[in-house]
Amino acid sequence: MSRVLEDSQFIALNSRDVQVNEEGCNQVAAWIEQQLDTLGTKFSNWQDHELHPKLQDSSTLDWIFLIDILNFSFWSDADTKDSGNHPARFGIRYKGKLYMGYWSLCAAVNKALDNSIPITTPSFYADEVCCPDDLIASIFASDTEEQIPLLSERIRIMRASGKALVKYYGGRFVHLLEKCNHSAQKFLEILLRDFPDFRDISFYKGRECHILKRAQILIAETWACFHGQGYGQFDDIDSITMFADYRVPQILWQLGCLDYSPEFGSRLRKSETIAHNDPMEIEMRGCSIWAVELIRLAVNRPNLNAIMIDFFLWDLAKEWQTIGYSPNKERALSSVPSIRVRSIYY
Ligand SMILES: Nc1nc2c(c(CN[C@H]3C=C[C@H](O)[C@@H]3O)cn2[C@@H]2O[C@H](COP(=O)(O)O)[C@@H](O)[C@H]2O)c(=O)[nH]1
Repeated sequence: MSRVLEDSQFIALNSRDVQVNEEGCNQVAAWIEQQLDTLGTKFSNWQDHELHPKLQDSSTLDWIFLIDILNFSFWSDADTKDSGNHPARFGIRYKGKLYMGYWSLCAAVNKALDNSIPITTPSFYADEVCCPDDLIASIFASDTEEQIPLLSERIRIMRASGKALVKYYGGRFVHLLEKCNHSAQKFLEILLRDFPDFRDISFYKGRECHILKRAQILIAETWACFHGQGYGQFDDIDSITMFADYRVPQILWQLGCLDYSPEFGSRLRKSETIAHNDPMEIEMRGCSIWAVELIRLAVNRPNLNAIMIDFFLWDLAKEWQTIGYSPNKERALSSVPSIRVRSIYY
C-alpha cells in the first residue's frame, strides 16, 4: 500500500466529521462498472479535452509540469453557491470562449504560447529578468471582475520550480522523468525532495499524513497524456491514488460515498472559508482518497485504477455543476458547495 493510501486509511479510521459510506461506494462501483462497458476507453482519453495539448512530445511534458505546479485554488470568492459560472468569477477568454476554474489556467497558458511567449519553458519562467512578474501577471490577467486567486504564490512557485528544474535537471521536465526509472513512487520521492511546493502533507491526530494531490496528478496527467507509453510509462501507476481537490469530494458526497457531520455540512452550506489543515478539511481529503480506493476495489477490473475513477468523477462533477444536477434528491435540495480553503496544494 502506498504512503498516501496508508495515511488516507488512517484518516478514514479516525475521522469524526466525515465518514466513508461503504454501501455508497459499492453502489457507485456497480454504476461505474456499467459505465465502463459503455464508455470503454473514454476513461483515459486525456487528449479529448479541447485545451489539452494533442502532441505527445517533450514540449507537452513542460506544459503538463507548468499546469500542475499551478493547478490549485480556482474557486471564486464571489460564487458562494459554487455555480461555477458566476459572472464575476476569474475567467480567461480564449478563442472566443470564457474559461473558468481549472480550464482558465489551461486557457491562459495556451493563449500565451499562441502569442509566442515561451511560458512553459522552465528556464524562462524561472528568470525574473526575461520573464518579469508583470509579464506573468498579464498572462493571468482576468477577463472578468475577479483576478486569479493567489497570483503572488503562483509566481513564487514558478520561480522556485523553474529554478529547481534548471539546477538539477537541465531545465527540462523530461530529464526529471528520466531519473524515475518508470516508477511513480520514485517520481514522488524526487518531487518531495527537490520541489518543496509539492509537499502536500497534513498533521492529523499525531501522524504526518501524505495527501500529495498535485504531485500525484502531475504523474497521472503525464501517464494519461502518453497513454502509459514512453514518457508516460510507470510500472507502478496503480499505486497513485485519487487527487484530493475540492471538486471530487463534493461529487463523492452527492453520490452517497461520503457522509458529513451536521457541523461540517453547515460550515460548507454557509460557504465558510475554512483554514487549510482544519481537521474537517483533512478528514474530507483523506476520506475521499479512501472512498475512491473502496470503489476501485469493488469494481475490481484489472485495467481500472484510481486515476481513471478520479478523472471520470471530476469530469462528471463539472458536467453536473454546469447543469445544476445532483442524482440524490435530498442531497440536491441542500446541495453543499465545495470546500472553500485557499491553499497552494489543491
Ligand atoms: N481530483 C481532481 N482534481 C482536479 C482535476 C482537474 C482537471 N483534470 C483534467 C485532466 C484530466 C481529467 O479528465 C480532467 O479533465 C483539476 N482538478 C482540481 O479541481 C479544482 C478546480 O476545480 P474547478 O474550480 O471546478 O475548475 C482544483 O483543485 C484543481 O486542482 C482532476 O482531474 N481530478
